[in-house]
Amino acid sequence: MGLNVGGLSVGLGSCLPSHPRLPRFSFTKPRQVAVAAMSDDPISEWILSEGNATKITRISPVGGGCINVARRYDTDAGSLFVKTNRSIGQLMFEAEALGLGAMYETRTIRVPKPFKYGSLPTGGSYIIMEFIEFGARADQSVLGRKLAEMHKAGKSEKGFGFDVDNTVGSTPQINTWSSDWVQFYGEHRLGYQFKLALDQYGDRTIYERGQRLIKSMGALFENVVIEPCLLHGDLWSGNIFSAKNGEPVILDPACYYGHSEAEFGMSWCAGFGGSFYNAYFQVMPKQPGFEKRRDLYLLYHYLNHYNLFGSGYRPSAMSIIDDYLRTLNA
Ligand SMILES: Nc1ncnc2c1ncn2[C@@H]1O[C@H](COP(=O)(O)OP(=O)(O)OP(=O)(O)O)[C@@H](O)[C@H]1O
Repeated sequence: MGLNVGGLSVGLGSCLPSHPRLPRFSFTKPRQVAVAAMSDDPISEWILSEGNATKITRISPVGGGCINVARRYDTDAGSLFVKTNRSIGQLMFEAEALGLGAMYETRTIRVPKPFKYGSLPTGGSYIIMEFIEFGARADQSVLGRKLAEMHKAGKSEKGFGFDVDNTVGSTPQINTWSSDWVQFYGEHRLGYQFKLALDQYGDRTIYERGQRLIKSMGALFENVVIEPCLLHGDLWSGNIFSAKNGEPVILDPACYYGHSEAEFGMSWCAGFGGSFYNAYFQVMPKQPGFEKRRDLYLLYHYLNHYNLFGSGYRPSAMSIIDDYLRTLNA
């Protein structure tokens, strides 16, 4: 059927053996390797073998996403959630599976367990994961506590980064490992977005002021020890659900190991309230200088929105940069 890598199956047609960035985090040791010709329908084939079902009783569309086609597969062994994309190779779903898998393994906040990803024979790719029935909105304080528990449990021995690059929205997110957070955030987060704005809009002003900010932002991190911790990476209300029993569920991640505070970079689209932050900080105490770094982490996502959706987001990004340049005398 394919590779079973630490419980996560990788579909045939995957370029894993020669993959230059073979994931090394939790799914490092192939436990079983079998070889077969690529099936016409690798999704059903997996469900009816490794998925332990003997029949698929219903396939129904699931709405809500923009990038991929989502379906629910009901089987005699339970329900599965399947996303396909006819035009994108399997690397996107590989990154999603590894991110979900890393969060799942912390056994803290609920995320769907990823089962398999791979290529489709007609082009494109798919991912199969646990289907979760959603219910009413999650309690904010439980969300805050569970998220903090994930940050606390999700440690990295390799520093800041992730085993694969991924995407935030559809923008590439580079996750090359680094031992220095300020360097990582400056180069792979802010610097990447400044360069994108220069390349696609010719925005030399934001690029040049951005370079000045990157050079001077180290002062915002004085007297804090930054530990790499597992981040969802794109935590906004569209990726936060709750299961039928009320427990919060987070989906559609852009995971990497980074500074915990960077998780709040999408807070302007997340509706986190006081009870969320109080519960979060009881588990992950607020670090000195949190408030003065808050906008720095919003900036990455404002820049990403500017690059993805256009100039409406530029003023928010620009005013954060200018404020920092003023306060940092840069
Ligand atoms: N594991 C799951 N079980 C049940 N329903 C799910 C699951 N994952 C996602 N969904 C539902 O399917 C919808 C689409 O999923 P998702 O947001 O991952 O799609 P996408 O197209 O990859 O992402 P995007 O929102 O970035 O376009 C979600 O809004 C949610 O309602």
